[in-house]
Amino acid sequence: MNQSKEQRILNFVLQNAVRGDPCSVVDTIDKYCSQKEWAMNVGCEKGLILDKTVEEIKPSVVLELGTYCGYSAIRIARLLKAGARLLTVEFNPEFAAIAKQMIEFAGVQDKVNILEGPSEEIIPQLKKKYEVDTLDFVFLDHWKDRYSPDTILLQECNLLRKGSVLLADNVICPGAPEFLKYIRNNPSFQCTNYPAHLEYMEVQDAMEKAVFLG
Ligand SMILES: O=C(NC/C=C/[C@H]1O[C@@H](n2cnc3cncnc32)[C@H](O)[C@@H]1O)c1cc([N+](=O)[O-])cc(O)c1O
Ligand SMILES: [Mg+2]
Repeated sequence: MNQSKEQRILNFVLQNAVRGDPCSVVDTIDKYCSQKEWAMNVGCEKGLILDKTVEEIKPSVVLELGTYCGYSAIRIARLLKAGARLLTVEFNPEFAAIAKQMIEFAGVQDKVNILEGPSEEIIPQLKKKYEVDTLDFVFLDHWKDRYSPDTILLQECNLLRKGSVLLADNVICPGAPEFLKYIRNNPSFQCTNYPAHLEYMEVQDAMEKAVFLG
């Protein structure tokens, strides 16, 4: 059975990155995906916007929706302060297994908890099962038509507090029009758009930051 693209990305990291060095894992994934096989990692340009957002917030509790191979989980976790934690949700077991190995190789496993399952089932479990009070930062990078229903679900589950920050990838390409319409017309959110390029491509994309006003 021939390997998946995600398995090839992991193998390339295991053979070329430095174990325990998250930056080298991130750079090695970017090298593979820009030179050999495109993959839907947030990438280095939008990754810098993600980094700056995390450094600005200094979050204690982060939720990521859509782990995929773990690229953005590693980017986020490497910047977290001692004791801070990232919960990342992934429903594809193959991708979750790849991400687990990627995160462990990068040496950030103590800060990351991969929650396997669909976001609409996991989000309502965060308080009781995962001992979350409220979320300081949420990175949305899963199926684009899930962005607005899951943002509504986060509010219904009282997981956002005044100042909680959402950052959504791909609001231009592939696009999340329903999410943009919802979040930009909602007086409870203060939105900022960050134009960028689609990962590894010369195509326009953007990220949207939305601060919950309570
Ligand atoms: O489609 C994109 N992302 C969807 C990401 C999907 C990832 O999140 C998981 N997932 C989805 N709903 C889920 C619900 N619950 C849990 N995991 C979930 C999927 O198993 C996958 O690992 C995308 C596409 C392009 N592109 O150029 O085509 C570029 C990007 O940057 C992208 O992020
Ligand atoms: Mg994305």
